[in-house]
Amino acid sequence: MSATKGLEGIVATTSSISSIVDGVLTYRGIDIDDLAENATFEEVIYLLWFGKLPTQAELEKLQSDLNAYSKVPDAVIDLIRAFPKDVNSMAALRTAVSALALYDAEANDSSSESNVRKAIKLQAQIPAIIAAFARIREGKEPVASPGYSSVAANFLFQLTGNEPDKVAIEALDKALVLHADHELNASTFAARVTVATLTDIYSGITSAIGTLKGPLHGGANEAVMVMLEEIGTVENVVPYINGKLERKDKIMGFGHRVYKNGDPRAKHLQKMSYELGKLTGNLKWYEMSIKADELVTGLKGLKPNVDFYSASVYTTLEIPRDLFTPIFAISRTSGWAAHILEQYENNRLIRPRAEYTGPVNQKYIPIGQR
Ligand SMILES: CC(=O)SCCNC(=O)CCNC(=O)[C@H](O)C(C)(C)COP(=O)(O)OP(=O)(O)OC[C@H]1O[C@@H](n2cnc3c(N)ncnc32)[C@H](O)[C@@H]1OP(=O)(O)O
Ligand SMILES: O=C([O-])CC(=O)C(=O)O
Repeated sequence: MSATKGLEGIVATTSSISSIVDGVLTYRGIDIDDLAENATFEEVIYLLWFGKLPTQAELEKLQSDLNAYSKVPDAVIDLIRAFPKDVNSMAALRTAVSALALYDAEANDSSSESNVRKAIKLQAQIPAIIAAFARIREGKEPVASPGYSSVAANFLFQLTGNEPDKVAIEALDKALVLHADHELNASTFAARVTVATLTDIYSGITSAIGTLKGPLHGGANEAVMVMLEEIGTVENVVPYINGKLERKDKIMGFGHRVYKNGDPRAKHLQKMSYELGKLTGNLKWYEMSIKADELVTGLKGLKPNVDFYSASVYTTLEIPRDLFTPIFAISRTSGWAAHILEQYENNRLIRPRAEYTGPVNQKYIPIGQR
């Protein structure tokens, strides 16, 4: 019995939700390039959960259900009010989402209708929680969902309290499409392992949020922005990156366990970063990113992943840096929920083995003799 570090290359389950084959990412067989250009996030949610693109009526029903379930229980808002103001935003989200289960009478109902309904509740309430958290820590009151037909538009309204502009809605919507699902990434695997014990969906999503938080996974988008802020100017990109590579530090937003020739989502975010920068008259973050990309790709052969250009996109949209990973969670909730529903449908406890490397043939030593 020998272990594979990080389970690299191990096929741990079957799934019909998303696939990565020869560097091509598909959701239910549809190329991500096609979806990025043409689909809305709500269509993608439907596609991931129900296995097909929705008809107009099915889409409208999902949009209306999302709006109907978007109110976060007052007790959870009060809990958020009690958080320290400088708390980590992903820790806040993880705690608030865990608390949602306490106020949902059907939290432990294991029927598939109830699980789909809870997926809708989570998809609707996670953005509302993030917006409420961001406002409360600034001394502002949470804003109720305006009930638009778009998760992106509702979130931007709830975050700022203002009517979001069309460009911002479209950009965020596309980012949500691009981040929605990604085969057996670490947080999705965590969600599947969790619910494979037949625990509830809130436990699965809470596990996933805690897993996404890490800087080797979803937390990298915030870490990319920290790096860009440290770099500060286009001129400083070369010395900064060279210094990091000499010290063998990781460059956040580069590299991937599965993609070795580039992440197909990155080019869409790169394009958005340029277009938004041009539109707002601030291309600084884009130009620094492009320079870093050329350098890291040239020197190390490492390509940017989904987290790299999303940092400059969100910054140009004036979204606070520590909300980047929570926004990733808004999107990935759709994928997590799809995998959780799939796991419940064809469940077996997930329990691999470990290759033991510790001492053998030891004896218990009474405490007084140690
Ligand atoms: C949504 C997402 O989760 S996308 C990933 C987000 N994470 C990041 O951007 C963090 C930076 N990237 C990384 O840490 C890695 O590339 C990961 C975690 C994404 C993939 O990791 P793994 O598949 O385990 O690759 P691993 O860490 O073993 O790297 C292989 C080699 O490439 C190097 N490498 C990989 N990524 C980077 C990087 N970003 N910067 C510098 N070197 C890197 C490693 O140091 C290692 O070199 P070595 O063989 O000389 O020791
Ligand atoms: O698949 C992975 O390992 C990480 C990733 O890109 C994602 O979760 O989107």
